[in-house]
Amino acid sequence: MMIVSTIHMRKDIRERLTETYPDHEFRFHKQIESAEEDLPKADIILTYGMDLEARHIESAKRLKWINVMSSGVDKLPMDVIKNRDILITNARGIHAIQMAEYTIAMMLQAARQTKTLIHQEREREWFRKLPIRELYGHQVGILGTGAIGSEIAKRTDAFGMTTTGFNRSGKKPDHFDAVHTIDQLPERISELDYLVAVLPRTEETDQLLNEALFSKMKASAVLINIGRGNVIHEEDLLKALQSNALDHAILDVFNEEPLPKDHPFWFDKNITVTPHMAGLSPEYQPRAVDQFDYNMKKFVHGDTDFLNQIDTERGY
Ligand SMILES: NC(=O)C1=CN([C@@H]2O[C@H](COP(=O)(O)OP(=O)(O)OC[C@H]3O[C@@H](n4cnc5c(N)ncnc54)[C@H](O)[C@@H]3O)[C@@H](O)[C@H]2O)C=CC1
Ligand SMILES: O=C(O)C(=O)COP(=O)(O)O
Repeated sequence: MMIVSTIHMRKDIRERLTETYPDHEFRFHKQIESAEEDLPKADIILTYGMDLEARHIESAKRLKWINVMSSGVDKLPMDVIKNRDILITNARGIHAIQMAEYTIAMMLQAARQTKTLIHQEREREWFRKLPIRELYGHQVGILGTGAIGSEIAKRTDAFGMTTTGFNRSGKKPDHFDAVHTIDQLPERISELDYLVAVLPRTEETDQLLNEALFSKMKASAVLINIGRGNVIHEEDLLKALQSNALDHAILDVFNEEPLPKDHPFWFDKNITVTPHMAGLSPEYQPRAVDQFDYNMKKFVHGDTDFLNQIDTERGY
């Protein structure tokens, strides 16, 4: 089989793949452009899923499997894929640890006033009366109780926080104190000190967090969005922060990325912007290849119970 990788892969990872599968031909490219000639012969494509267009799928006539080495599959040309018998798997799970560590780091940053302290230190200012808080005993709501949401809950639980999840079914995974269906968020949002959104981009999640909800939040609440930018109504968030409807927003994902240099989010002191990096880690590619290995063994044996198979209708 020919496996075409359109991912800038580390040398050790490339070596690991070729050594593990000597009977299959790997073609390593750094992005899709240089891979175009190989696509008609590709049985499997390894991709981050950001740059694969309908025309690439159409030219890959033999394609049987797209292994997406990120969690979001919202940029895939699903309409073309749906009409073909192509397996799609994603890398759900490989980001969970680093995303959970990011979330805790950001919650602590907000609670311990780290941004202000860094500024004070730069100015050599000795000022102690900062509005310091604890995480302990506070309420955190997590929108999305999947791989990442659950890993966050494990940590907020360890910090002595009350952890409430929101998802589509209301089913409670481990580590959550309670889980509600997402339609209960309007009734519950006023209880939360921290609200963490870790949702996929779907029609249902579009602009889910808007004025109607921001107006119900605690004035001291901190919002963290690490899922997808579409979940937040950006103008409503700016207005809500300007009118002190909530205290701070920490955002890793945006409607437009990179966030344009003149975007108002950069200038609002109550917003912390990070460049879609919550999921980065040196363990990213090794973990992604562990999952590929697991599925590849199934694929060559004709098994069908794959890890992280994407439902093309549902879109995640
Ligand atoms: N900032 C970053 O670097 C990264 C962002 N992500 C984003 O985070 C998302 C979640 O990742 P995982 O936890 O790995 O995915 P997952 O598939 O394990 O979990 C998704 C969760 O969202 C819930 N959900 C889906 N639609 C919903 C709706 N309309 N209302 C309420 N809940 C809903 C599901 O029930 C599930 O609990 C990804 O789809 C991706 O977009 C993922 C990795 C890195
Ligand atoms: O996996 C995802 O959905 C992400 O958002 C992660 O992005 P990255 O692969 O870290 O550039």
